[in-house]
Amino acid sequence: MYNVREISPQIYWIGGNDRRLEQFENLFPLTNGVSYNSWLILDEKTAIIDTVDDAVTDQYLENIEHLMQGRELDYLIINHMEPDHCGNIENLVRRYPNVKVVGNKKSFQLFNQFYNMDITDNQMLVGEGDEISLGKHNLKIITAPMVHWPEVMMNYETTEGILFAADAFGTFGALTGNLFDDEVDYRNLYLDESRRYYANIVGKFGAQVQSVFRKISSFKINMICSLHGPIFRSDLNLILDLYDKWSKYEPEKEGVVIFYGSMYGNTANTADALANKLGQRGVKDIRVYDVSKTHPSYIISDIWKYSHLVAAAPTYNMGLYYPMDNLLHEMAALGVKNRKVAIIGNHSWSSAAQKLMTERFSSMKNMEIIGETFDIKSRLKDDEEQKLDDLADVIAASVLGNTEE
Ligand SMILES: Cc1cc2nc3c(=O)[nH]c(=O)nc-3n(C[C@H](O)[C@H](O)[C@H](O)COP(=O)(O)O)c2cc1C
Repeated sequence: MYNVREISPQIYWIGGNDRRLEQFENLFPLTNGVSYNSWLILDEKTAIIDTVDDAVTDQYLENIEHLMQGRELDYLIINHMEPDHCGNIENLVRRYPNVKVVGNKKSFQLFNQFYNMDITDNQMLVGEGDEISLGKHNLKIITAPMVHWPEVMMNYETTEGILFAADAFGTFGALTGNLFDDEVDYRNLYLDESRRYYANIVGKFGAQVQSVFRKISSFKINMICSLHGPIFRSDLNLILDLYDKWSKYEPEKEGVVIFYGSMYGNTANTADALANKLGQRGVKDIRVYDVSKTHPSYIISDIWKYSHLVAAAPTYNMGLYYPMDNLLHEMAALGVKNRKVAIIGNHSWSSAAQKLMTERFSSMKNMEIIGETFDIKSRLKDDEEQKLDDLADVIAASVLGNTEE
């Protein structure tokens, strides 16, 4: 059965949902699937914007057949040459051998690396500002390198003011029949997953996102169509403002993310006691995570959201407890910056974790270490409570001071 929807006159969503995939990029857990969006424009000329993952091929081809009614496909525009969007280029070229496949030099280079089909005769090379006229609709090419691959492009549809934004503004979470932001409770159903998607997948490329913002600032945008998740047409500023913040590495909120590693529960106990003390000092948004339990992508997402961080972990084989080591490595790789951080180590005979965590945070940009970093000796005793009180005082003053400003 076909499954399509007209999103604007002559423009259709023709994508599919995958609720079986365990992990996006085989890396990020999906609790509610993901959608692969693709768009068909049926004007005097016909055009498809991006394809979909292999997982939804049957549905996809059925959707296209239903809408095309035997028409020829004139253009297949490839904004992103990642396999979850390119799984059907070969199928479409086979079905529509005269189709012009639209991309840039880098897109075709990547196509040739991933696939065996020779599409040289179909290639149509485009660059910044080029326009493709379909009749009533006109697509302007915006290059968006490294948001989040080098070949990425976006298209601005000039008649309706639609931005086809490749992966930008996307989210984990399959679609539910409510395709538009005003049809779903976006803030409750998608926003956290959208942040997790941004932080983990696009997060490293804040400067490149800012550069796209500069390019599109003069366009009147009425709708944003991402390759994953709902379409924005009513509260565009919600996602645009968040993307602006996220890509500048500015926290959305004052709050504290405490993430700890612990084998025997002693570091966990200290983290919980600190959280309790912060709560009693009036700090409102406190999140506590066990790095061995919660997937790093969720912790990274909250690190993007909040202003203050506390990392606590034991020494392990004269190094840093592995899950914390891994999390800090991911943070550095994603370019996390501009946060205030407190550090607590733990050791039983020879300390390394405290020093290593301090080094890791110091190597990230503008991470200010606040309070007195200290090292627990196996278990924090009641007569050492002052250390925790002092740290809680400093963190609470910093959070509440910023909140009051
Ligand atoms: C495999 C292993 C290696 C460890 N390596 C060190 C070490 O190099 N130096 C040290 O002082 N403690 C080491 N420890 C001990 C822990 O760091 C220490 O007991 C800590 O208090 C554990 O914190 P927790 O109670 O929160 O799990 C090691 C423990 C394990 C299980």
